[in-house]
Amino acid sequence: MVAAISVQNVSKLYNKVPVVDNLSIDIEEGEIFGLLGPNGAGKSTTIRMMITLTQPTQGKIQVAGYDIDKHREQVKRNIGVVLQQISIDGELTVWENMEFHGRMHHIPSNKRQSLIDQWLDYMSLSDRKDTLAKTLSGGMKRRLQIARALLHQPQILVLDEPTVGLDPQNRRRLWEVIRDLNRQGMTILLTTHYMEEVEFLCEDSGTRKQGRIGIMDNGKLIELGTLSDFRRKYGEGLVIKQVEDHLDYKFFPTLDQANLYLETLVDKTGVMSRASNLEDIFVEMTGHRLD
Ligand SMILES: Nc1ncnc2c1ncn2[C@@H]1O[C@H](COP(=O)(O)OP(=O)(O)OP(=O)(O)O)[C@@H](O)[C@H]1O
Repeated sequence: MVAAISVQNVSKLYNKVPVVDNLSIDIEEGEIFGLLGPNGAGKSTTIRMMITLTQPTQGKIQVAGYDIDKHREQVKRNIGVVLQQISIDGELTVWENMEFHGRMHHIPSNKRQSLIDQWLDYMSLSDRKDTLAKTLSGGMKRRLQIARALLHQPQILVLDEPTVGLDPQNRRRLWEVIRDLNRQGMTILLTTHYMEEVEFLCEDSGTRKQGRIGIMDNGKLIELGTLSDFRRKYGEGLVIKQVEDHLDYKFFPTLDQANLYLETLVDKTGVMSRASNLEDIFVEMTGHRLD
């Protein structure tokens, strides 16, 4: 099966410094994939290379089987993109923003009108058709960006930090949209520095496969797998001990084993056990917190 996105030994150097360093990832068709890492890890640069906005210094990237160097148009046709910066035209109405994108992609008029209606409805923006985009709330602007990215019916949706700057309610709403699109079969790649975002989006929802998480730090992919894989590898149980001004983390294969260990301690002051989460595992992998 052709990978939806295939990144093979890709590096990007700025001023001779690698900001993406020999990265290889295959994102499968229909998969939801979260690229997690701190600011400056190289996530946006990776996305920018995939969507042909910047060229890799070395390595090979294919999107829907098309090489990003040789087949830029096919790559653009197969991929919908929501960049971190709000990129809609504030002086145009919601409808005009959609119309402009549809024309850029040469979607015939009849089909264009019905697709605009369909996606504005899906994103709950139908009643805002004639509103100037600059007057929309942050959450609405983001939904418009997504509606626009989906208009040319791409197979793959790429979102760079989709919920930055959104309040918890709007963030949750976008997560539901992203999960629903994935349930309908769309391949989703998103970057984020929010642990809870990948935990929510890449969890096993019952109706679709658990998504994978790639952890990036200093331009390198340092871990790749599902949250269950990580918890199995690093430990599902944790004992945390306050030592002077910092916390000591000790991982155990299961929570039961962590609890048993806690029981054996004579002095339990400042010690607790609990199930490990992605944040604990991230700190264990990288030696530092995400924020
Ligand atoms: N055009 C550029 N010229 C020089 N350096 C750049 C350029 N673009 C990015 N960088 C540097 O590359 C590194 C990775 O940046 P990148 O934006 O890819 O990280 P990120 O993980 O997406 O973080 P953020 O979420 O903050 O964007 C940073 O140190 C950044 O300063």
